[in-house]
Amino acid sequence: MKNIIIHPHKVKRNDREKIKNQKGCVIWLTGLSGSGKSTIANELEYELNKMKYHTYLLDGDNIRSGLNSDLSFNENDRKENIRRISEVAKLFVDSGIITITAFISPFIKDREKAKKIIGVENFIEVFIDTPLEECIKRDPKGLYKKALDGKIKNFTGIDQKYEKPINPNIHIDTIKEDLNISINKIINYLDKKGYINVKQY
Ligand SMILES: Nc1ncnc2c1ncn2[C@@H]1O[C@H](COP(=O)(O)OS(=O)(=O)O)[C@@H](OP(=O)(O)O)[C@H]1O
Ligand SMILES: Nc1ncnc2c1ncn2[C@@H]1O[C@H](COP(=O)(O)OP(=O)(O)O)[C@@H](O)[C@H]1O
Repeated sequence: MKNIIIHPHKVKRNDREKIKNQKGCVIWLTGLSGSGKSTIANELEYELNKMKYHTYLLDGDNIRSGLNSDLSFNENDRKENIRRISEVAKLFVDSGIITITAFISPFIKDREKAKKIIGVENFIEVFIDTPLEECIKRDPKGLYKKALDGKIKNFTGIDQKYEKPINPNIHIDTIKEDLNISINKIINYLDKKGYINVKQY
């Protein structure tokens, strides 16, 4: 970057984390529309907040209606969507926040790039594994019906692909597990890896 000189800040990530009693990280939820990303992300943030951890949830509502309102759902725009979200999430990590992202993020190469931008040590990939047939059955926003009727183009799982994570840090099966089990699984992972310390509460 020509003529861009990064100014060293006196207050570092570690200083911000120390007063928050936690480590910044990104809990990256990926899965089909209707798989349960928003439901799980909301409940997870609620539980962490109750435990007095500092969190922020990035999802479609606050990103696709604001920062990324210029982007569509073709492959290139989804790539740019994920790139910008990753850069924002990286700043949240630097501020020491436990950041939860809830985006379909359907392509492996875009999620790999997200991991690279955010840093592998800060990135927790969570696969919300719900079969397409179940998502179509749930259809919480009526979007699958529209896509199957040909009224929405490039819909993930219908006429655009979803590439499953090969080796996610956490695998959540929303058919076999209820919401509480899924939340506990993620909280236990954060605790085990030292992002939070459940014992102190
Ligand atoms: N064509 C198409 N395909 C998939 N989803 C669509 C589409 N058009 C609109 N929507 C709505 O947008 C939400 C997905 O946005 P994301 O930013 O998560 O998508 S992506 O990560 O860029 O693939 C998605 O939200 P979720 O249902 O919560 O996943 C939909 O509500
Ligand atoms: N175990 C589960 N975990 C999460 N959601 C579930 C589960 N079982 C059923 N659901 C339902 O599935 C739907 C998922 O919708 P949503 O969270 O909006 O998905 P997404 O954000 O991935 O589009 C909700 O209506 C939710 O109540």
